[in-house]
Amino acid sequence: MERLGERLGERSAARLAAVLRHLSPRPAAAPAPVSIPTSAQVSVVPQSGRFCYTLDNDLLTTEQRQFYEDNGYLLIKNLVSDEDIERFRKEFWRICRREVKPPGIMIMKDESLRSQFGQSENVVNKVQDFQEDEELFRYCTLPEVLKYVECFTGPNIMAMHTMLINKLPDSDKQTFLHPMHQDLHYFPFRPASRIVCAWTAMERAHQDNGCLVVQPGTHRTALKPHGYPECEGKTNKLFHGLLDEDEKTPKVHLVMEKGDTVFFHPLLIHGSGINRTSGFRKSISCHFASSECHYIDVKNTTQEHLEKELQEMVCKKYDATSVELKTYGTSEHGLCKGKESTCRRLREEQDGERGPENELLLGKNTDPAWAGRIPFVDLCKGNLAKFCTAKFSMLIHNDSTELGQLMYVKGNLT
Ligand SMILES: CC(C)CC(=O)SCCNC(=O)CCNC(=O)[C@H](O)C(C)(C)COP(=O)(O)OP(=O)(O)OC[C@H]1O[C@@H](n2cnc3c(N)ncnc32)[C@H](O)[C@@H]1OP(=O)(O)O
Ligand SMILES: O=C(O)CCC(=O)C(=O)O
Repeated sequence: MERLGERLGERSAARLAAVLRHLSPRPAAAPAPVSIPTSAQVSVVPQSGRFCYTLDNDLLTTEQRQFYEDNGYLLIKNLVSDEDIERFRKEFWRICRREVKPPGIMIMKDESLRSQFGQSENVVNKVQDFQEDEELFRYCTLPEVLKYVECFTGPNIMAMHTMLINKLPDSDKQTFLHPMHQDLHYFPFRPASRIVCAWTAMERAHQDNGCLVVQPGTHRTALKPHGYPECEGKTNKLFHGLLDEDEKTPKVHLVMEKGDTVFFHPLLIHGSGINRTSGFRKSISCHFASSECHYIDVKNTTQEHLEKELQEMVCKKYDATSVELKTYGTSEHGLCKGKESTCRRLREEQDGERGPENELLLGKNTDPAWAGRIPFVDLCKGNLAKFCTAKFSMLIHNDSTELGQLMYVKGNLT
């Protein structure tokens, strides 16, 4: 196991070095930069040609491509059907009522209402990581969504992070505020331009109920330092915002009707305000990435403190001194589901057996049930992936394995 880990580790390090060499416009011998290292810098590389952020495709018009290039987002009206949205809504209710408990799902209550007993649409503000919920995950496989995603990621598409946000009527505590941020802060993989979020309004979203607010063009900037914003109310855990807001770039409120879908770049600065109405404001979204993306080490970058915060939380929660797979393996917490199977898989491999995912990785799994799937190993140490993003990756299209392989080899599989 150790040898395999080493071999894969070397391969991944070599590949990462090659990718970084390829991405970096600076010759290797040049002096190191003195600014705060930001992992996104490697991906914010000037590219030649007219379009850097969209790929050649026969779906987007030249105007639509140019709009995304200039602004970092593209709104498509009426993309997801009412019928699908109502099915997602019903599934959200079922999850709130605990009629279904999909493995790995994270149910988040608003901070100001956390002490309230029970779980309902009135207190749950987010359901995250719904990859094991067949009904909600249908969103990530809707052909009408994927055909747009492909224009940004290319044909090999992974669903990296899923959310159903239920913005509650504000309780005067302002905790439903989503501070201005760049999603790349949460993602330990690159390049940024092969990542895109699809965000669909589940009811009309407007300024009064806390629609998305974007700062057009900011996707052309680097990843900025994030942290907890200073505000009067309590903030939701892990809801980081820009430490220095960009005051110069105008903010645009994205008013959207039910079913409208916005695709946006992970460096686009965006957020959402509080919901001043008495109704809920729901949205369903997925961050997709090209399976050719690669993982990065966030050490010494602006993302490192998020990783530390996550690690500290886990260590505290599970009374552990270090974050290891086996720590989570025994937990009942949904968050840890992936880790348990990883543990098992690694143990199997140690014992000389191979789990189906390892077989798949080695190209030896011929079971048709696994056809088109990518091996997924949840990482144990040293990156954000385990909580935010890499808990799940599924190949939706074709069969490239770049991200999967790197996911497999990255991290300390001790
Ligand atoms: C691209 C994308 C990521 C963009 C965005 O969505 S930006 C926002 C990203 N952040 C998130 O999505 C956070 C998602 N939420 C979560 O992961 C979870 O709800 C957690 C915050 C980790 C809490 O998990 P949970 O299982 O409830 O854990 P515990 O009940 O043991 O609590 C652990 C410590 O966290 C605290 N906590 C839990 N929920 C909240 C909250 N809503 N606001 C503020 N603090 C909270 C809780 O009090 C506890 O604190 P301590 O007792 O350790 O001091
Ligand atoms: O839906 C919202 O209110 C905010 C969503 C958001 O900021 C995100 O998906 O990164």
